[in-house]
Amino acid sequence: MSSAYFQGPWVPAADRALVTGGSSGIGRDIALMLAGAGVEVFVVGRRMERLEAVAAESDGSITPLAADIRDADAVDAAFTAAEAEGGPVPLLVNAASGAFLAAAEDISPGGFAAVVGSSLNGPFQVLRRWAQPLLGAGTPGAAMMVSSALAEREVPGAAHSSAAKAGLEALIRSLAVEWGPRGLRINSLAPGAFSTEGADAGMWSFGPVHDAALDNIPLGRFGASDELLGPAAFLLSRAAGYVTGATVVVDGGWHLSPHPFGSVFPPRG
Ligand SMILES: CCCCC/C=C/C(=O)SCCNC(=O)CCNC(=O)[C@H](O)C(C)(C)COP(=O)(O)OP(=O)(O)OC[C@H]1O[C@@H](n2cnc3c(N)ncnc32)[C@H](O)[C@@H]1OP(=O)(O)O
Ligand SMILES: NC(=O)C1=CN([C@@H]2O[C@H](COP(=O)(O)OP(=O)(O)OC[C@H]3O[C@@H](n4cnc5c(N)ncnc54)[C@H](OP(=O)(O)O)[C@@H]3O)[C@@H](O)[C@H]2O)C=CC1
Repeated sequence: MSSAYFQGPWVPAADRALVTGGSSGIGRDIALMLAGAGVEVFVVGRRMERLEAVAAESDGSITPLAADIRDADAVDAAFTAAEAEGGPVPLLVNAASGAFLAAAEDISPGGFAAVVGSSLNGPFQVLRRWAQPLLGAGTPGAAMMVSSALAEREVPGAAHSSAAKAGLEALIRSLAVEWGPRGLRINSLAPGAFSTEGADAGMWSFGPVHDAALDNIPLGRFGASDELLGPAAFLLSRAAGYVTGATVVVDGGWHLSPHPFGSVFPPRG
């Protein structure tokens, strides 16, 4: 991934980063972008072999660390390993999250907990563990949590994910207020529809879901991965030094769409 995303004032805000969800899709692209800009990157996910594959794409600057972000002990172990040589890690990206599409009445307690666990509870444990040593040392840092356009644009089948991502955005605003005075910036990036391995498998490969999404996107198309990287680079750069508690929505306008029935309108008159 090119370091061209980081130029001029858009230099990374620090030289070490931990990226959860760094083995696939959006997290992988961001991890490779940071590594390409000279940042030492730790990638976290549940499956080690997939993390190792991403690490192998770098020049040795990406280190794989396996953990399920819903497991606070595993999150602690991953940060402890990342901090072993260079101390607290100043940059955090949380892209890890999981969701499936299901009618609300069919989401079991376990299914709701699995999605909220990976999209809200787990990200809080990641943020808390990331911040503790930085706050203790008085070292500045910046976190970018990957949210979703679903935080403010509800769609059928995603009640658990919408609720969790809306909670995540509320959480980052609270933490921005609590930790800002102590040198930490916390923002979120909210993607709309992007073709990735996980999202394609879970939703976009189903024709009616794909077409309903397209109907609701004012720009009329899915996003390309490099259209997320620029906004991500900004939030993780010195250029964003006065930005905290913000959500940058990158969704082709989906969150504005007023079309609950797709593009079908009643006839005039
Ligand atoms: C505007 C933008 C729209 C697009 C929004 C996109 C959002 C995204 O998040 S895209 C990223 C997609 N990537 C992934 O989702 C990959 C990771 N996914 C997962 O890990 C799983 O989907 C997970 C969230 C369910 C978590 O996995 P895990 O904990 O391993 O899950 P289990 O198999 O143990 O199941 C737990 C629980 O959930 C129920 N369940 C799982 N899948 C479904 C399903 N398709 N439908 C209904 N219920 C499901 C499963 O039955 C378990 O429940 P209980 O049996 O009651 O315990
Ligand atoms: N693609 C899209 O259209 C959209 C995506 N998003 C958000 O973007 C982010 C990335 O999604 P995307 O790249 O599409 O998805 P992918 O499924 O392609 O990637 C998900 C990554 O997260 C890891 N992961 C998932 N659950 C956990 C967990 N519990 N603990 C640790 N790691 C985990 C996966 O690795 P492993 O499975 O090995 O753990 C993988 O590296 C998510 O937060 C998602 O909600 C939001 C809106 C739209």
